[in-house]
Amino acid sequence: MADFVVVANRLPVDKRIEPDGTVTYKRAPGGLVTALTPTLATHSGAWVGWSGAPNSTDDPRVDGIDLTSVPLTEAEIADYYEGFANSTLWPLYHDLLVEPVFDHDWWSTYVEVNRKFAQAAADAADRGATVWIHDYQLQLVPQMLRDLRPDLRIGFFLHIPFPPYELFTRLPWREELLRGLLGADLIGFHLPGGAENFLTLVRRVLKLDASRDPVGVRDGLGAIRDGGRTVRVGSFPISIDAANVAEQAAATTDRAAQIRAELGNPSTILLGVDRLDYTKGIDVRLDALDALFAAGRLDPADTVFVQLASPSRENVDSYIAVRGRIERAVAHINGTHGTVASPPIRYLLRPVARDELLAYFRAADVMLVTPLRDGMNLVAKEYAAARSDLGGALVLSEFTGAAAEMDRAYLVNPYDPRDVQDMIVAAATDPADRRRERMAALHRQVVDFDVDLWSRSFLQCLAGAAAENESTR
Ligand SMILES: Nc1nc2c(ncn2[C@@H]2O[C@H](COP(=O)(O)OP(=O)(O)O)[C@@H](O)[C@H]2O)c(=O)[nH]1
Ligand SMILES: O=P(O)(O)OC[C@H]1O[C@H](O[C@H]2O[C@H](CO)[C@@H](O)[C@H](O)[C@H]2O)[C@H](O)[C@@H](O)[C@@H]1O
Repeated sequence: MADFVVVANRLPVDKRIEPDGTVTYKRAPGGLVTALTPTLATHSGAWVGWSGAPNSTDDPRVDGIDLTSVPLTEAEIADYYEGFANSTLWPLYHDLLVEPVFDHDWWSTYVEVNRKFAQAAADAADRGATVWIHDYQLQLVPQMLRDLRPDLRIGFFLHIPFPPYELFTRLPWREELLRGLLGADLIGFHLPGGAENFLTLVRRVLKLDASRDPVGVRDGLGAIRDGGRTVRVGSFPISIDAANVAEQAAATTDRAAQIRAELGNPSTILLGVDRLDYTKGIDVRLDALDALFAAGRLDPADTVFVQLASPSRENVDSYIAVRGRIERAVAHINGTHGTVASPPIRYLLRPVARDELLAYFRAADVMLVTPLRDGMNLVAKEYAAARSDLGGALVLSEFTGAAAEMDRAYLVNPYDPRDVQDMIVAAATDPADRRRERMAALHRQVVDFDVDLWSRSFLQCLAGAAAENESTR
């Protein structure tokens, strides 16, 4: 039994089957696992999640963490993960960038799968344990778990944007989702705006008494009175292990120089690193580059844009469609502005190793992060952390959570093509001292506000909120 339990859609491990049939598990790189490993290691920690494959029941112990698999059938993966989570909630919470699908069968499966996660968490948690539930896939788990185990301290964190009343209320199951979340003692969002949207919804849809004061960052929590309990609501912008990224990136100098050489030592290397998702605005930056090459503002013979794209949610129609759009744009730009020997766009459709990614960060003169909407965007923070040499420049969409903290980036409105083009040119051509001064501020920001602060501040507020509820039980 564990006294600290993380519940997330995915388990933080990669499973490998060696040629001789031996099975090994390695901790998967990722923000959440990095953030929580110290807490999991100092407690008797457990992690409840899905392996990413159908019907997996492996429960390995990796780096001192007990992993509990929630097995999902192929039908559940289709209806819960690809369906309700990623074809209903994901587009609804990301500004309706594609039309969300409202399907009652998907909803039933979402309820059943959330119940499985809640039961697995209830089985893993010791008496009075702290349970931290993550993200939009599991919004019903807090209340389901409270019904099963009223003794637990329950926190919930949403990693994606939380929409305003006008969008959220399209959901036929709006009351059920709000009620599900209210099972937590503390509900965390990246930005104060998400927390305030939630308070408004609870007030207007559920007619509960919810505070109206602005929510602060890691401070000034909102409050909802629900029966005898108070549910606290706050803003906790996630971050990265910046010191570690800086140290590992500094060790890639040789490989970074080699990458520049492999690309033909152009004057300007631009870089994009994303899951292949329509929210990430990969087409926004491709359209801007096409226009800049056409207008002669960037020289396609002396500029290379590298787009590293990781395949994501590949069975979902809107992901199949965005891949087609991006690949057509890459072919169009190379066909129109490149030569056979030196195409200006280099596009890779698979993840690269962590060290290689850090070397690309160090090689890139300009990092392009242009989402149409993004909860946070850790890539922007990793790039700033990797540039302890104060080289490079970050073009960052105002529609990311990261933009709220990284205001010394070259901020762009991704809906304004001219703004994106102008900012790319500015980031590539501003005097070196101005670029350096901006990067110094960004680097300091990510080092000062790291992922440890994120998890510590959330868990401290959770302990306070839960203690308050325990004292009135
Ligand atoms: N090793 C590796 N990590 C990647 C690659 N592409 C993206 N990532 C990581 O995946 C994470 C993406 O997080 P974020 O930008 O917040 O966007 P998200 O995909 O919506 O969670 C970051 O930690 C990236 O470094 C890749 O090709 N290789
Ligand atoms: O598990 P997948 O379906 O493969 O998707 C990967 C993760 O994508 C989302 O990431 C979000 O969380 C990041 C960290 O807080 C944040 O920086 C980013 O803006 C979000 O998009 C998703 O929320 C996770 O649950 C997924 O595991």
